[in-house]
Amino acid sequence: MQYLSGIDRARAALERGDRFPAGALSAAVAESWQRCRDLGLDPRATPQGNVIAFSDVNRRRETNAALRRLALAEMQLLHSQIAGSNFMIALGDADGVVLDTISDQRFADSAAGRSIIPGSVWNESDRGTNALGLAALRREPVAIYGREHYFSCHGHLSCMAAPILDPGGHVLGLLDASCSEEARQQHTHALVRMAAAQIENGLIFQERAESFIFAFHPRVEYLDTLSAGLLAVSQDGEVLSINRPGVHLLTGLPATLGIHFDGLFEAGFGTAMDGLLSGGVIRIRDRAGSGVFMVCRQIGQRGIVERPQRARAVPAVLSSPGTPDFVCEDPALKRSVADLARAVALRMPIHVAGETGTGKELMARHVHDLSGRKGEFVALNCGAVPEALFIAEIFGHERGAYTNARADGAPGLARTADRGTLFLDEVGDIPASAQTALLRFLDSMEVRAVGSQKTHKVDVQIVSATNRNLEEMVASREFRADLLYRLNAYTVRMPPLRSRSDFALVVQHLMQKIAPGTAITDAAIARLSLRSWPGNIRELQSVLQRALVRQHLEFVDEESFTERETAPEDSCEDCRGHALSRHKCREIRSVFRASGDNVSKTARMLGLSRTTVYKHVR
Ligand SMILES: Nc1ncnc2c1ncn2[C@@H]1O[C@H](COP(=O)(O)OP(=O)(O)OP(=O)(O)O)[C@@H](O)[C@H]1O
Repeated sequence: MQYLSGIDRARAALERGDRFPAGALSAAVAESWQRCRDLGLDPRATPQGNVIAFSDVNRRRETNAALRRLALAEMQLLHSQIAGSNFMIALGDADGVVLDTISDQRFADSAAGRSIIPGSVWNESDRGTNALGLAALRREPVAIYGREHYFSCHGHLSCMAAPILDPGGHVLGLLDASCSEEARQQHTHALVRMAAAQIENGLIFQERAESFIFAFHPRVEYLDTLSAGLLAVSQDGEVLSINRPGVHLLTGLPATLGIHFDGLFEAGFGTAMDGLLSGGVIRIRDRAGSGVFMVCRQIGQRGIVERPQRARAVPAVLSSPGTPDFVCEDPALKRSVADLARAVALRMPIHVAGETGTGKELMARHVHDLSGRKGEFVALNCGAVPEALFIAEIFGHERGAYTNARADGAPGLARTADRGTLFLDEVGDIPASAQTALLRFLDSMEVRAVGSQKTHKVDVQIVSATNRNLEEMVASREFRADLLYRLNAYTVRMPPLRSRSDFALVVQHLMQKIAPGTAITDAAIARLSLRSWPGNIRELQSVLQRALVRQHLEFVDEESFTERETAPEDSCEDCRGHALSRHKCREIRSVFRASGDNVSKTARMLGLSRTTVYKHVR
C-alpha cells in the first residue's frame, strides 16, 4: 500500500471536496482552505486577472510612501542576508497588493517569480491560501509551504510573510520572502519577522520625530534589541505611540495611546526624565510592580540622542581570495576568469579586450591580485603619452638624456613594476616607433634606460587592454602582428553590459558601492536592462548616482530615471541612415553623457580626437 503524507491526504480530500483529515494541516491553513472552498474557488484552477493597473500601483505607492521608504531599505538588507538562495522579497500594502519586489535573478526568471510582480494581488479571496493574504487576515506572521497553497498551481512556492502593524494592531503593509522550493525555512521566517518589527519601530521614529522616544526592557542587555519596548511620549508625558513589544511588556496595564506616562510607571514623568535626559539607563517600576530598564533614544526637537541601528550587511557578491572583487556571474566571463588563474600561474601576458567601461582595468588589477606578486601594480595609459616620450616613460632615462628630461633621470615604469604588474592600457595606441622596443622588452624582460648602456633584468606580469580591434589594426598595418601575439597569450573578453546575464547583480553591486544600504527594485532593474549601454558599467554607474542624488531617498524604483536615461540611445543625424556608423555614434553620445557632457574626457576614454567626438555630439 502506498504511504501518503499528511499534505498528500489533505490535498486529495481538498480536490475531492471531502472533509480535511484531522491533524494533516495546521489550524490556520485548514481554516483558510475552508474559507476558499466556501467562496467556490476551484483548487485545480489557475487564478486569473489578479494584477491591477500600473496607475493604481503608483497611487498605492504614494499612499504608502513613508512605509515604502523604510521597507525598501529593510528589503535590501533582507535580500543580502539570504542572497543566493533563489529568493524574492516583496512588499505588499494592507490589501495584499504587491508594491515592490527585490529578488535574485534565478527567482525573478522563474514562473513563481513572474507571478509576484508589482500590482499582483495576493489576498486570500483572489489567490487562495497564501502567506501574504493569510498574514493580512490573521495579523500575524505566517509561512505557507508548497502544497499548503490552496491553488495547486502555487504548489512549487514557499512563502513567509509578516504583517507590518501600527501600534493599534492595524495592518499597514506586508513583508514577504518567497522561494520556489517546498523547503521549510525557519531561519528566513525569523529574518522576515525581524525586518517587519524593524520597520514598525522605524515608523515610530519617523512619525514621532518631535517627541521623546524611550526604549525599555526588564533586562538591560535587551534594550538595543527588537524585543525592547518603544514608547513615544510628548513633552507633557502623554503616550503618543508604543510598539508591539512595548504593549506586550506592559500586559495588564492600560498601555493605550493618550494615557499619561505616570499611569504606566511608578516613578513620575518628571523624575524619570531627570535620569533619562542625562543620557543614562534608569531602572523604574511599572504600575504592575515589575522592574524595567529604560533609556532615552530620541529627544524630540532637540535632535536624536542615539538610535539603535542594525549593522547593514553588504550583499555577498564578494567571496574567497582568488575570486574577483567585482561581479562576475556571467557564465562566459566566469569560465574565462577561472582559466585566467592558470594563465597567470604560468606567467603568461594577459590581454583584456572589451568596450569602454566594461571593467578592463578592474580585471587587470584582479590579475595582479591573482599573481600574488609583492611588487606594485603600475598602469600606463599608452594613448596619453606623447610619442617622443613613450620609450623614456616605460624604460626610463639617464640624467639629461633629452630636452626636458628630469635632472636626476628616471627608472621608468617597467623597473617600477619589477616583481609586480605592468598594465598597458589602451595598448592599441602605442606609437609605431615604440612597438619594436616593447616587443624586444617582452622577449628579454630586460630594460635599458634612454641614454644608458646598462641593462636591468626585471620580473613583471604584463597585462594589456584595449577597446580597439587589434586584429583589424594588424590587418591595416597599424599594429605589429608579432607584438599582438606576444601580448595576447591569454585573452579575457569583457562582455558588453547589454549582453551580461548577471546584469541585475551588477546593478545591485553598484548600488552598494555608491550608497551602502540603499535599495533598488526589480522593476527598476528591468527598466534599466532595456537600454543598450554603450558606455557600459561606467555609464550605468553614473545613471544610478544621478538617480540617488535626485531622489533624496534610500531607494531607486522605475520612476527614478529620466526619459533620457532609459530611452534607447539615439545617433546624430548624419549617422542615422548608416547602420555601421550608428553604433559607434551611439557609443560616443552615451559616453559623452556619462562623462558629464565633457568632450575632452570622452575623446580620451574612447581614444578618439576631440573633433570626432564633437562632430557626433554637437
Ligand atoms: N563587474 C563590475 N562590477 C562593479 N563595478 C564595475 C565592474 N566592472 C567595472 N566596474 C566599474 O565601472 C567603471 C569602469 O571600469 P574600468 O575603468 O575598469 O573600465 P575599462 O573597461 O577599463 O574602461 P576604459 O576602456 O574606458 O578604460 C569603474 O568605476 C569600475 O569600478
